[in-house]
Amino acid sequence: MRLPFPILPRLSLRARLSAGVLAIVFLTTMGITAAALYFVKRNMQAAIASEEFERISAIADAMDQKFLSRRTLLKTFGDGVESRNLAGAEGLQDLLMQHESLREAFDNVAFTGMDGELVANLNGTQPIGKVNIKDREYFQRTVAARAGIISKPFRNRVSGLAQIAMTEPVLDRGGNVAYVISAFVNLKEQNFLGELSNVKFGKSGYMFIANTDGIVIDHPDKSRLLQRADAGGGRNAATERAIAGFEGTMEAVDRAGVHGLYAFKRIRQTNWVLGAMYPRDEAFARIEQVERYAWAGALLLTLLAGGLAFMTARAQLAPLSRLREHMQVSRAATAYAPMREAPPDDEVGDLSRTFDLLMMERQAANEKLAASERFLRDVTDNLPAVVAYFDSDQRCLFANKAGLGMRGRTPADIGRMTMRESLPDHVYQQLVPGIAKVLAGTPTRTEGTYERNGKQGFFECHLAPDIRDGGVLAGYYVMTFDVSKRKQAEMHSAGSERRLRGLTDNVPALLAEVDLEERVVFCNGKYQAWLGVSPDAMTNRPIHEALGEAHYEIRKPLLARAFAGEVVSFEQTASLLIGERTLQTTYLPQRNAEGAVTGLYILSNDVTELKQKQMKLDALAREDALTGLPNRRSFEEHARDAMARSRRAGLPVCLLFLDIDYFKSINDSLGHAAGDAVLREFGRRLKESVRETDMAARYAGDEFVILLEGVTGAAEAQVVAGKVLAAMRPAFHLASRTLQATTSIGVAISEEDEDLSSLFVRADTALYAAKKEGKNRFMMAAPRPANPGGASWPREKPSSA
Ligand SMILES: Nc1nc2c(ncn2[C@@H]2O[C@H](COP(=O)(O)OP(=O)(O)OP(=O)(O)O)[C@@H](O)[C@H]2O)c(=O)[nH]1
Repeated sequence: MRLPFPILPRLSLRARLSAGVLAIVFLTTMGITAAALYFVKRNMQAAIASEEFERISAIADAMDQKFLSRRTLLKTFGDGVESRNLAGAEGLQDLLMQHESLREAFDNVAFTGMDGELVANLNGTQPIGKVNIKDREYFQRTVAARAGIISKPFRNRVSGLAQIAMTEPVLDRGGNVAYVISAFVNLKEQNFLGELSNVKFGKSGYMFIANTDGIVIDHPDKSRLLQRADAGGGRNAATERAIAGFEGTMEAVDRAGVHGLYAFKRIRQTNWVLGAMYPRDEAFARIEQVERYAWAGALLLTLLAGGLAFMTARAQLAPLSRLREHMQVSRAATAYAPMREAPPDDEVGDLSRTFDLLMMERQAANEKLAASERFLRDVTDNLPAVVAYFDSDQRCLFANKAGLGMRGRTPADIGRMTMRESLPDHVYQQLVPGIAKVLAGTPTRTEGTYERNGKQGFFECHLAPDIRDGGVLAGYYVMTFDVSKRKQAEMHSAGSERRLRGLTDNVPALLAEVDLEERVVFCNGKYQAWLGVSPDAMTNRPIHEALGEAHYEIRKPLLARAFAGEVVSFEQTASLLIGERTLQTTYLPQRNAEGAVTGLYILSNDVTELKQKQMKLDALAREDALTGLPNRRSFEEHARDAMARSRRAGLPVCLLFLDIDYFKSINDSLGHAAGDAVLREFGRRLKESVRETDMAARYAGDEFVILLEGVTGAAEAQVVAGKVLAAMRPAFHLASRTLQATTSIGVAISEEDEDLSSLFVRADTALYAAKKEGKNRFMMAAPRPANPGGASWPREKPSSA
């Protein structure tokens, strides 16, 4: 428990326990004393108040008795006057003088007639005829009630003294009031109210009387007599309550500011309020004394208890102190020895035994730790790396041989040297950012350089935070490798790659290497130029990621074949950054020494120009150079396809075989160039004579062919043949002259299952027939003979010429 006073933790346990017990005793004693005093004070105050009330009640009763006895005396006297039946005032004076007892009881007794005039006076006749009390309230009330009363206090008109009057009417025989006897009592008369001043409440307490009109009848302060109780602005709550009817005791403050215990009791005969004021200090002086004694006693008790607690704590904690000393000795000792003295059979003994057990366990753990540290050291000393551990204050708690050797340190420096002191300064500076990070809890890896014997080397340093329970960083582990060889190899490899890239970037082809995971190991700069993907972005990424899923999906089966060991080549036309290009791509499996495929080389050549040249050559190979018409090869390919199509459609094809008449003589007479010109014009007219879908071609020399596809019958073929003959009729205008040229045509319509060769034979035969018939005509070929034989196609050049 943490005590609220900062000084207490610095005190010994003994002192703290004593202080604790002392505090508890102090608080308990004070609490009990305070509670006890509270009840004692309340009871004593109640007893004092009760005593005050009883005293004042007794005084009130005594005064009641005084009033009663005087009233009885006056009544008896009055009754005596009535029984004498005195007719005149003379006898009254004598009667008064005869009653000595009246003088003892009252200050004066007087008879007044109904006119209020004084007729007899106990204190002498001198005032007779001089005093009239008709206006006095007590006179009027007595006459009206025809009964005796006690008056309100008033000042005597003669003596000026404060008085009250007690009256008794004297009735005549008719029952009417004849005289009023007034017996006066001086309020300060010694044996009446005056004796109140002898009654004391404490040293300065006093008594007072007021009537229900609030007029002060008696008070030690004479100036207040017959004044109102609240005259002069002074108010007293207790008196006001008593005037209103309260009887009992209460505390209040008088007009002088004195706190007092007030007691009130009514005097029954007059209904006056008899009050006593007992200054509080005096009334409760005894209580305060009791209180002082009680507190002093409590304090003494606390001190005694504290001293006792200290002695007890000291005695009880002595074994604990011995245990503490034993613990301190044991801590410094290399091997633990249990306490010589047998521990007591209590909690301290339990503590001592537990400490023994803990120390034994610690010793065992230390031995185990030392063994594992030896093992760790053996292992790490043989590692080609620096292995170390630093605590959060950067103090080295472990370092292997390589670590210590960096600055010629020894195992004795462990626990003392810091990270900075364990490293060459230039190495430490490179690790500063990493250390800041690891101290913030983030593992880091730093590469850097070092210098040894004037040579530069490379290191790779891993810093790992040691974060314990609750996320507290206890320190960090350091593992540093010399990576000079790897770095040099990497630099060499980077140089090779640079050279390779320099070469391959200038090859007009895409060059790449992928591993078995289809990851791009290398690619040249043409990927950037042609596809817009940089080698950096492609390297180390799978093909599908580097070039996109769509690109990959098409090549997936081809790649699979290449990875299976096949050299795969394919062509593809694609829209590249350099335009629409045809690429010929080859997947060349890469093999290791055992012949297993370890990856692929990918080579994509731009064969667009080559392709275009090939296509041109191809077109040229199919075209007759002189007329621009398809040549024989092209025609035969087309005719075969057309026949196959027609066969599927169930329709025939028609072959027109043409030969220019007398062409040899044109050549011979006009020259070969003229012959060529005729051939060109002939070819042009021939092309114009047929539909787009029909094919006209130069077959050989002056021989031409037309293939009509999907003909309905011979009539349609004849119309075409006629059109051709008609087309040749206009003269042929040559450079030097104009001439006429005609042609002969053999027309053959294919029959079911007939091949091209057979169709040619029949058309050729028909042509031959047309020539024979006189030329410039066409002849329909004869149907296929039932047993074809003999003639075949291509024929030997017929000797038709
Ligand atoms: N100018 C020119 N002549 C050619 C060409 N090719 C072939 N010839 C000649 O064409 C002639 C063909 O003659 P033929 O068809 O045998 O004889 P012809 O005079 O036409 O006889 P008929 O066909 O019976 O009317 C030969 O003299 C060939 O040398 C060519 O490309 N240019």
